[in-house]
Amino acid sequence: MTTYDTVIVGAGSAGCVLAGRLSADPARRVLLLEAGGEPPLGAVVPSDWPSLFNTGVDWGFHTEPQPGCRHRRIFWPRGRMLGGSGSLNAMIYLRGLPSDYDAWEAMGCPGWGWRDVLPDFLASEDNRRFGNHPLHGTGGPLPVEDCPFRDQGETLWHDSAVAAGYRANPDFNGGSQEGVGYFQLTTKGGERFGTKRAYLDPARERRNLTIETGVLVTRLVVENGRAVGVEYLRNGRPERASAGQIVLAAGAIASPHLLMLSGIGPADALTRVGVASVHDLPGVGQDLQDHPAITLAFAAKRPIGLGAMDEAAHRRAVAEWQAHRTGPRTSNWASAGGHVATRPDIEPDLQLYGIAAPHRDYGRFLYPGSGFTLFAVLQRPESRGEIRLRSADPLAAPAIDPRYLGDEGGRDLATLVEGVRINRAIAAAGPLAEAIAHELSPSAECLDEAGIARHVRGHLASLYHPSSTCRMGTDPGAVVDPRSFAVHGLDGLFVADASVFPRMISANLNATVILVAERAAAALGR
Ligand SMILES: Cc1cc2nc3c(=O)[nH]c(=O)nc-3n(C[C@H](O)[C@H](O)[C@H](O)COP(=O)(O)OP(=O)(O)OC[C@H]3O[C@@H](n4cnc5c(N)ncnc54)[C@H](O)[C@@H]3O)c2cc1C
Repeated sequence: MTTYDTVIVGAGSAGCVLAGRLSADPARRVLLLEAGGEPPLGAVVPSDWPSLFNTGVDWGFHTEPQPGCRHRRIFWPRGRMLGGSGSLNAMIYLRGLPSDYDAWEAMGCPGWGWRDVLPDFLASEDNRRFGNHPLHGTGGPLPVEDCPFRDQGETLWHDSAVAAGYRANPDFNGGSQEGVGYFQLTTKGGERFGTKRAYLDPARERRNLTIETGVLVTRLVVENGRAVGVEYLRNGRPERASAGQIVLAAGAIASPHLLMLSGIGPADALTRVGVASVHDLPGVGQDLQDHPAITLAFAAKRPIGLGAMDEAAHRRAVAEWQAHRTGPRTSNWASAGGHVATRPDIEPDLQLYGIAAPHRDYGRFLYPGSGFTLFAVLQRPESRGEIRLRSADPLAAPAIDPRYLGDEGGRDLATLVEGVRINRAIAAAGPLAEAIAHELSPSAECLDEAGIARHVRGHLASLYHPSSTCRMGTDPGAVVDPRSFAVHGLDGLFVADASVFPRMISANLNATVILVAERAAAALGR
C-alpha cells in the first residue's frame, strides 16, 4: 500500500482543479482516483455532448419514482471519465447571482459572500471577449468565450424574446443577469475546454501526481476519528491507499454515497441497511436540490438552421470541424437563452433556452424536421430531496430522490407553469411567430392552468444540476466546515464539489464548482 499526502476521490470538474493546484507543490504526493478513463472524441467536439448519454462515460442514473411527476423516474446523466460531468456538460459558463452567495454567507458560511467570492471567480477566468473588466478576469486557467457558431434558429429565438418584451443582455456575468442573449462557453480552439484540459492536463507530467483511472472507490477507512485511507476496486480486486488528507470530489451523488457507505451519515438510516455507524452526521445526503426544466417543442413551416441540415450538410460539418475546428460542430446547441422574473418584485427565477431543434429530454426524443424547443428552468427550487443508501453494497447506486415539485406551497410548480406561458408568448412574438407552424404534441393539448400543470408534472426533466448533499455550514444539519472543507467531527476528511453548496444557485453550476475547488485547494495547501 502506498502512502500519499493527499488522495482525491473523483477527477471531475472539482477533482481536476484540486489535482492541478495541489500537485503544483512538488513536495506534496497526490493520488487522483477516477472510476472512468480518458474522455472519448465526443467529449471534445462541443456539439456532441448529448450523444454521450447512456454510454460507458455516463453513470446514467435515474431518480426514484417522483410522486410530483406522475411517478416517473427521471434521467440523471453524470460524467464517468477524466473531467467528470464537466466532460459531458453543455459548457455554459455562468456565475450565480450576487444574492446567492450573500445568502450562503448569511446561512453560516463566512467569507462566501459576493464581495469575497468575486475575486476568486475572476482569478480562474480567461475571458476572450470582455478582457480586463471589473466583472471578468483574464489570464486564469479557464478559457471563456462566445459560442463560436450561431444557428439561424437561435437568432430567431433571441429576436422573438426581445419582441416579447425581454431586454437584450450582452453579458449574463456582467452587471445584471436579467434579459436574453447568448451564453458564454468554456471552449477554446473549437474544442471543449473543461477543468481536465485547463487544470489537469498541464499537471500530468508531474512526478508527484499519480492518476489512477478505472478504479472504483468503495469506502473510506476511518480509525479513531481520523480518515486514514480509501479502499477501491481495480478490475474487481480490492486495493487500498492511505494519506494524511482524503478529499472527496466525487460529485453531489457519489460524495454523500461514499460517506454513507463508510458509516458517516444519519446513523439510523445507515443501520437500517446494514452499515455500522462510524460517525453520526444527519445532514449527509440531505438538502438535495436540482434545477428542473419544462420544455415546449414547435414545428417550423420551412427548414431552418440545424433542422435544415441533411445528411450531406452534417458530413460537411464534421469535415469542417476535423480540418479547422470551426462550423456547426463547435456549437453546444444551447447558447441562446436568458433569465426572466415571473413576478415583479424578485430577481430572475427562470432560465430560458431557445434551441433550434424540436426535441424532448435533451435530444433523447427527437421530432423529425425543423423547429424549436423552448426551455424554462426553475432557478431557485423550494423542494428539497435526499440521497440515501439503498444497500451496503458499494456497487449498488444510491437512491436519488429530489422530490421534485414537493414544496408545500406549490411555488415550484406555479413558477414552471408560468414558464410555459412565457415560452408560448415568445413563440408568438417576432420572427418565431412567422416561422412556427404549430406547437407539437403533447404540450399543444395543454391550454388551461390545470392542463399546463399536468404537462409540467408529466414532462419535467432535469437540467442535471444536483447540489447541496454535504452542505457547508455550522448548524446541526451542515456536513462540511465552510473555511477548512473538513467534514464536521472527523480529522483528515474533506469534501469539495457541488455537494458542499449551502444552497442551490441561480445559474448553471460548473463555474461555482470550480470556485469551490479553487478555494478548497488553497485551504488544503496551507
Ligand atoms: C449533461 C450535463 C450538462 C450540464 N451542463 C452544464 C453547463 O452547461 N454549465 C454548467 O455550469 N454546468 C453544467 N452541468 C453541471 C456541471 O457540469 C456539474 O455541476 C459539475 O460538473 C459537477 O462537478 P463535480 O466535480 O461536483 O462532479 P463531477 O464532475 O460529476 O465529478 C465527479 C467525478 O467523480 C467520479 N466518481 C464518482 N464516484 C466515484 C467512485 N466511487 N470512485 C471513483 N471515482 C468516482 C466520477 O466518475 C466523476 O468523474 C451539466 C451537467 C450535466 C450532467
